[in-house]
Amino acid sequence: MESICVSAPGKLILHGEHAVVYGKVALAASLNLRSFLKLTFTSDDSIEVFLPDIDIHASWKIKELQSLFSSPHFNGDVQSPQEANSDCLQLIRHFLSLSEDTHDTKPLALVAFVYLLGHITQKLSGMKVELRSSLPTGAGLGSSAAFSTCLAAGLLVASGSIKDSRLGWEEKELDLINKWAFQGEKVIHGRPSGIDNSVSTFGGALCFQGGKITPLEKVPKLDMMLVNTKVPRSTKILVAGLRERYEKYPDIYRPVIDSVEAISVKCEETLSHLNDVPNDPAMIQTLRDLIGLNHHHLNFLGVGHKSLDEVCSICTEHGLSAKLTGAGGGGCAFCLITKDDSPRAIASVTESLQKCGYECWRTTVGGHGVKCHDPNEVISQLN
Ligand SMILES: Nc1ncnc2c1ncn2[C@@H]1O[C@H](COP(=O)(O)OP(=O)(O)O)[C@@H](O)[C@H]1O
Ligand SMILES: C[C@@](O)(CCOP(=O)(O)O)CC(=O)O
Ligand SMILES: [Mg+2]
Repeated sequence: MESICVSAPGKLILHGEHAVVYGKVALAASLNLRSFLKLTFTSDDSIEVFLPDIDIHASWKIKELQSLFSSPHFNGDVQSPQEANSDCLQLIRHFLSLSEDTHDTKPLALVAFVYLLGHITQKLSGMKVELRSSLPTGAGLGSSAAFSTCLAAGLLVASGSIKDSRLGWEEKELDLINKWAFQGEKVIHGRPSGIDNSVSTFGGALCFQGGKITPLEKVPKLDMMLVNTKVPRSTKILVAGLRERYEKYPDIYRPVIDSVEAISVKCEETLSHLNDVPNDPAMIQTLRDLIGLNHHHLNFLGVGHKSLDEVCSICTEHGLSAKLTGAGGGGCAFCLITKDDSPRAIASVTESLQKCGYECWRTTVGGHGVKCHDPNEVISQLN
């Protein structure tokens, strides 16, 4: 059977999470943790989706899907993605027998799948779609965007809208993947900024504001420790909660959101300087200060968690700086590691964090965006 394989990375937001939803500047880079999708055409009269990371296995008859997709909500041009509209999402929820008011965002992965399938695929045929990830799900590292980016790319290739290109896609094709991935993120998040799907699609390090993506050319190699508190949370709920507080007290929240943006801008300048003058101690101190300040701001915005504060205090006690990353409320923090940090301090921090039950791993940022693979190569990643 013919297969299509794609992968897409997660991301690390350095600064600007949440503020970016309000049109402010944010800085992010891709991670070396990826999601892998394998789509196999079958001769069956059904479409099967297997999402083992979230314990979902679903299958529908092609006839049932054809009847759903005959609704005018699915009309439109694959080359110009339409907004994920609420009536269409309602129809899909009904088709999947999902209740309206659920705090469990896992099933939204299926809503996103059906949404993208109905809009991207012109002619349905039997297929099995399987997605696995090395990213923790719902932990602030952009697993939802990696999922949406893989789906968008896989379905666009399957429908013949873009080519199966193991040598890399052209800018125009990446743009189309990114636009559909953004719609997938909308289904999962409600009101995403678009930063996560942009990093997952284009890779590298970028500055993002109001949909505009500017690759960061001058970034020194950043060594990070990621810390997963393993406290579950949902981006959709955290983003919606802040929106409610912001709308109630705009004059109180706006200055803090503006200050988060000032931190992103200062960080970009500092990174550029460090690229020219590596390890400049004053600039390294600025990076540390910005991390501490932003973590406090995110707490003010109500997206912190005591586990994340504990991570930051442990790092600070050892002279390191950490902040939450992504939507917060649990999930991950990152700790900046510099040349001046002694291996002993790093080992001691790691041990203290692990004693609290947190998972730690070292990483660098800025790898490849969405990619098409040889199916045999990916089969080994999936098993
Ligand atoms: N590996 C995966 N398989 C299926 N769905 C996934 C996967 N990773 C993420 N998702 C979808 O994304 C949701 C988590 O998204 P979100 O709350 O934004 O967290 P994150 O910070 O990881 O992006 C999950 O509930 C699920 O709907
Ligand atoms: C909080 C936010 O800035 C980032 C969310 O990232 P994640 O889903 O927690 O990985 C939301 C967004 O930008 O859409
Ligand atoms: Mg997400």
